[in-house]
Amino acid sequence: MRETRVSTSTPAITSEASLVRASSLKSSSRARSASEGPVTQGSARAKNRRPSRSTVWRDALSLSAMAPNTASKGTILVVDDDPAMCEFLEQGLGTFGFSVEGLTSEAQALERIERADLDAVVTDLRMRGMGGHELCRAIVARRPDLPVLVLTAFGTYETAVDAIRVGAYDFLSKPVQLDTLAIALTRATDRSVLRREVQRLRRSLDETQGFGEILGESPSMRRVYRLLSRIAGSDSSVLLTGESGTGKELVARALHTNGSRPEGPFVAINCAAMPEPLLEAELFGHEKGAFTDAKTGRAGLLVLANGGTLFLDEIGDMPMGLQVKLLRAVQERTVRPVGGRREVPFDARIITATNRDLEGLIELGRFREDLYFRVNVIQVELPPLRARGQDVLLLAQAFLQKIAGRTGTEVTGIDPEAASKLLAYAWPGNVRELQNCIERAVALAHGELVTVQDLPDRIARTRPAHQLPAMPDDEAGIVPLEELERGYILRALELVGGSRARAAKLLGLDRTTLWRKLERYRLIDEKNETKTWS
Ligand SMILES: Nc1ncnc2c1ncn2[C@@H]1O[C@H](COP(=O)(O)OP(=O)(O)OP(=O)(O)O)[C@@H](O)[C@H]1O
Repeated sequence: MRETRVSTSTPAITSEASLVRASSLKSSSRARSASEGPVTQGSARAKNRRPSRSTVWRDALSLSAMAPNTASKGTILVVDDDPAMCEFLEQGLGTFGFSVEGLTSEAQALERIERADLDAVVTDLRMRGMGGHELCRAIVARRPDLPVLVLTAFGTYETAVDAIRVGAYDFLSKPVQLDTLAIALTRATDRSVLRREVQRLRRSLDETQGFGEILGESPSMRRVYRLLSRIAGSDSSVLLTGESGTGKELVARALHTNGSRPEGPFVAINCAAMPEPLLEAELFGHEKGAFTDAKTGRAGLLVLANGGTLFLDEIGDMPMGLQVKLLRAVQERTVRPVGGRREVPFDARIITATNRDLEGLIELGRFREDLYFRVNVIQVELPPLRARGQDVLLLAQAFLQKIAGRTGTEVTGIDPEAASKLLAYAWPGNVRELQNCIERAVALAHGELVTVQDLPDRIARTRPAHQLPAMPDDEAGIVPLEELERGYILRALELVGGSRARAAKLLGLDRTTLWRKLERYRLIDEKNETKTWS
């Protein structure tokens, strides 16, 4: 049998003020009907005073002058058919740092406990409805995680045993001191507050610390994880953008496995990798005899992805003719196989990816705007590796461990000089390039650590990226605005891998203006290519 705790040692700290407040509280709510439902804090201002059945012990409850008023220690539901008592406990326990909600009916209490945000219940034993015992039994049956403290003016051994028997966490006999009740509640709520905090932290970790097998902790990747967590469960089409090697396919797979159709197939195709007729047959399928080699009919990938995800990589390279057909298929959710007349329904989530500037391609008439809007319901932009700060080293170390484990070499890490080169390099090939670089370095390394000698020349030669001048402290530090602008434009170009369209967007300029500035600052060479840092 569980230990029965009756009002314990804390001495009553009864101040005159608290008694005045207690009696004014009870008189205010006396004027309200007992069936009024939630009693809200701060409504106790009525002047009429009439004694209630709980006057005797309520007056013994005192507001401790020492009550800590800290952040919420938990949310408590108080159930008492005397509204004055509810209000008194709301205010009194509030000063101990609890958020308290009072209800005067057991039925309302049973509804309220269905919501997850409660940490404990305090209930009176004798009430007009089902009574505290039955309420306690019902709460324990529905929410076994929720501790129930029973208060009663009839504090005999038998009533205490009965309360514990129906699952009460604790039993306090009236008159009870507020301090004692607060201590009992702190004990009761500690576990559930802790559990909820763990759940909250776990949720925020899921949102910020990673998604599937994607590694990275930089703010730019955390933003990506937050977005991915929000969209994974929906079936909306997603367009993944970002430079080559930034992890678009990895993200597509993670969206699939964390989405609503993880059991279904994940079907990927690179739209840039094959000639138009072949791509058409792959995507839409073909009937027997549709072309010379078509000895049998074959279902297309859109249909093969049924119940799962179709990942169309390099969508920006899809020929215009196929774009029309794809648009129709995505709109109608049916495909017509090559050489066939019948429409075959399909049901797959469409994820597309590109490292090209689709809006620029639309302007050039090489990508259909209507298809763009169809596939770009949600856009996820993957940042280039050079914009992910220390993620470079985190990824490098993860790749190193994986490769060393696979090849059985003794390499365990990267020395500081090599690490600083990895951080300074601009990684135009992004994570894929880093992966290759580490694989090579592990193969070449002599000792336990990768050194600069194990890095490719282009990386070993890298000097730390140019820094813009800090805010000057005196006149001498002021530089001409044009110099600043030139440096800033170059830095933007460096961060987006030389893409003028993306740099213009970042700088809030239209492309023509950026072009003019590049010319003015002589940042265009003879081949009309943007110069990088010299
Ligand atoms: N954040 C990451 N964490 C771990 N591995 C990553 C990450 N990003 C990319 N990779 C790895 O880098 C390689 C390249 O990634 P992926 O093929 O997904 O890039 P991509 O953007 O689709 O490239 P492309 O545009 O050239 O098709 C893969 O081996 C992938 O597993």
